[in-house]
Amino acid sequence: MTTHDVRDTRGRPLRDLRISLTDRCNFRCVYCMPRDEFGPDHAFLPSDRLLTFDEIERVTRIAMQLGVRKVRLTGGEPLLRSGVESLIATLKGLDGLEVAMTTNGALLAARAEGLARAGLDRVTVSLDSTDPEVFRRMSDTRVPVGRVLDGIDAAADTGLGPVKVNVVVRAGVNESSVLALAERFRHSSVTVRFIEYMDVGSTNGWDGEQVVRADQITATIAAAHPLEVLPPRYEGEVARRYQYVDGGGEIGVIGSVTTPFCGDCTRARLSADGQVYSCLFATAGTDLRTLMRSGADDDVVTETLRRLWTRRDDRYSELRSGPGEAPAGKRVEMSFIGG
Ligand SMILES: Nc1nc2c(ncn2[C@@H]2O[C@H](COP(=O)(O)OP(=O)(O)OP(=O)(O)O)[C@@H](O)[C@H]2O)c(=O)[nH]1
Ligand SMILES: C[S@@+](CC[C@H](N)C(=O)[O-])C[C@H]1O[C@@H](n2cnc3c(N)ncnc32)[C@H](O)[C@@H]1O
Ligand code: SF4
Ligand code: SF4
Repeated sequence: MTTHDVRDTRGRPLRDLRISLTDRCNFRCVYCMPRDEFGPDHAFLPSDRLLTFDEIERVTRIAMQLGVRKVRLTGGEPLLRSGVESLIATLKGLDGLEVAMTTNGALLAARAEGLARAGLDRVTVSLDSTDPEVFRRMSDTRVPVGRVLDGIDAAADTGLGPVKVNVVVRAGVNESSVLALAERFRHSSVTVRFIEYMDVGSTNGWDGEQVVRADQITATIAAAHPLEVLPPRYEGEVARRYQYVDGGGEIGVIGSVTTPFCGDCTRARLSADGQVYSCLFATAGTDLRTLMRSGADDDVVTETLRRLWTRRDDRYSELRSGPGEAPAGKRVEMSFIGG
């Protein structure tokens, strides 16, 4: 496939496409889909507005011509979208594409083998505590934490790795779980990554007081198990990597609030209904679904995506952390845009 790399106004190439397969989820994490906003009356996308697998494959193929090398299937909860294994197999047919997934892990133990057989390269599982009560409070689900832990084990056993575990840390809710999580996965093949709680979307009632800073997180872990910094594995890596001095493995810390990484951001997001967003904090997307369903050929879709990227100037997290004002407007929810 011939690629014609595009660069945005800040010289950043397009390398990653995060694809939301559904806006639905079987959890109601308080920082992402609070139940009072995402209750029984919430209007989720009707199925005819979801991109079909053929349409997802088409957008991915076109995005690859502009530089994309990796897709991450996400949501909402990607394992709720039926037949995801067949989509993975199709995407893995695209030359040289890496296919990863982020999941809450509730359905993973039963699906890991099929996902690996379909060709999924890697999986990241979100898990905010190993303490059953704290886990329930963060995720607002009846799924027991043991089922997520079984999912992580199954993924590691099936070779869907290196498996990563993502932990959103919220002051006063699960910060006391940080050390236990780190210790649960020390001396294993699983890398835990702690994420600063972000002001994404507009329903989670974010306030800066709820952020536990990346340096506080590493200090907590290093006090029990000394750490040393590791170099980034690739340009634009969102996590700062550390290894245990005693050889216990590695952890990551994602300081999206205190140490923004917009300068190297190569990510575009495709929502389940086919809108492309050039930033996690975007207020509007570009509608590829309507374009494709109106009969546009590949050249038109390619040009639309190219124009979106070449005009891109996003750096929300940098602006929020700097002296100026971050862009205003009603931001798209993370469960919709694809986390
Ligand atoms: N502000 C901001 N946060 C991001 C962005 N991408 C990821 N994050 C945050 O980082 C977390 C981890 O993202 P992942 O997709 O697991 O990380 P990744 O580093 O892209 O994945 P790898 O392919 O494993 O390196 C997300 O859940 C977000 O909270 C981004 O573009 N902007
Ligand atoms: C939106 S979820 C979608 C995939 C899947 N449902 C899961 O939880 O892994 C993707 C990631 O976004 C993270 N996330 C959601 N809201 C966040 C917030 N406000 N700040 C930081 N990370 C957040 C979650 O912890 C999760 O790791
Ligand atoms: S973080 Fe993932 S599991 Fe939790 S509510 Fe959001 S989409 Fe669902
Ligand atoms: S805030 Fe926007 S530009 Fe900055 S890293 Fe996140 S997605 Fe990229």
